[in-house]
Amino acid sequence: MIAFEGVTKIYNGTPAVRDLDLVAPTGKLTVLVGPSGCGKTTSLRMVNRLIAPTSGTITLDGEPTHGMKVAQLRRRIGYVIQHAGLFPHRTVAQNVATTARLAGIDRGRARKIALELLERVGLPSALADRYPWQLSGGQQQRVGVARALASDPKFMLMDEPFSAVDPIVRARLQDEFLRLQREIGKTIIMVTHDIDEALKLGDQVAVMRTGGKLAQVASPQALLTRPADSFVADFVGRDRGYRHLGFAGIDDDIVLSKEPAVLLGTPAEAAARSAIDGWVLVADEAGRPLGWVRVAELSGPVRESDLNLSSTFASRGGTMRELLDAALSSPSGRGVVTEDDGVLRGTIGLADLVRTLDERRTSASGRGS
Ligand SMILES: Nc1ncnc2c1ncn2[C@@H]1O[C@H](COP(=O)(O)OP(=O)(O)OP(=O)(O)O)[C@@H](O)[C@H]1O
Repeated sequence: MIAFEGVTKIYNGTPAVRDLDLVAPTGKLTVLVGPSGCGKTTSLRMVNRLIAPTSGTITLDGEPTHGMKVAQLRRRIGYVIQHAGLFPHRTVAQNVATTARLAGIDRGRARKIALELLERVGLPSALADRYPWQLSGGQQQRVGVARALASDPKFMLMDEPFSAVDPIVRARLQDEFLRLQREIGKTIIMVTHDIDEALKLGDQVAVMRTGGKLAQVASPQALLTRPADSFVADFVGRDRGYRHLGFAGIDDDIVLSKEPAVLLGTPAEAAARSAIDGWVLVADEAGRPLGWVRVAELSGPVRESDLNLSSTFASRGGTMRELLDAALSSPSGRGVVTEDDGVLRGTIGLADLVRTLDERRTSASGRGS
């Protein structure tokens, strides 16, 4: 656990961080988010003492950092920064091995660790002996993460680690990092100015306001459904009512109807007999849905070109947001749910789904939150 207790940093009489009380729990990812200049980076850098607090205490697992030797402290904390900050004259493998070497590991073993970690963050071993400038921005960021992990630190600080790459690469890096964190369970504080990134990655999200004050610390879902004040509500964004569904799983209280599905090649009359309200679902031989067909438009057996491909399908392990999207995008108005292997499980009509959401909303507000 990393804990800030009454931490303040003042620059030339102006507070950058004011009286910060915050606990980043063990094994969890805490995200610091807020507008530019609100003190996120300053807060982060006070943890590894790149910046000295004006007052207050920061502890690692209960031990105050101000009593530790700086070199020792930094060895215990992995540090990832924007643009990766790699050493330009060292190869990728050497960059990663550096932190292992600093932790006292011999050269051969450090290289082995580096190669293992590169694979773990999704980099082909062929890149190990290249120089950073020979890599794309996304690859450099992965090297930055691998380097921070090479000394197997318990704690990690990450300052805008994914912001220097385009949105598609960023989304992929975020997904990969989430998967990795599920395996390694480090105690992480990450800084970002991007609320969507914060809500996607954070186990808990700390929203800071200009002037270095903490506005709210909560789970992503709680931030979306119960913002503490209008600053947080504005910062979290407009479509929060919809977005919080992205954190709710498709639970067993979602009652699915059996949906008859037909194969490609089914004669029009047989397809019509299976149709509900004029629409029939078409699936492949394995039972995986392909798309909807309006039977009134069939001129013969169901062909691939008859399929309406506009719908998304939600998988059972997915979120309510995916399910709502499946229902909204379905030409039949029935949202398709598959098993995790893609085989059809059933459907739910948009009206029934909205009723369930409404019941959930009523019972949640009934709990007085
Ligand atoms: N070395 C410094 N000397 C004086 N003022 C500083 C110094 N470093 C930061 N500040 C000020 O402290 C405040 C907080 O800065 P900080 O970099 O922590 O913000 P941030 O939330 O990380 O911003 P951004 O999202 O833009 O990176 C800002 O007003 C900044 O101008």
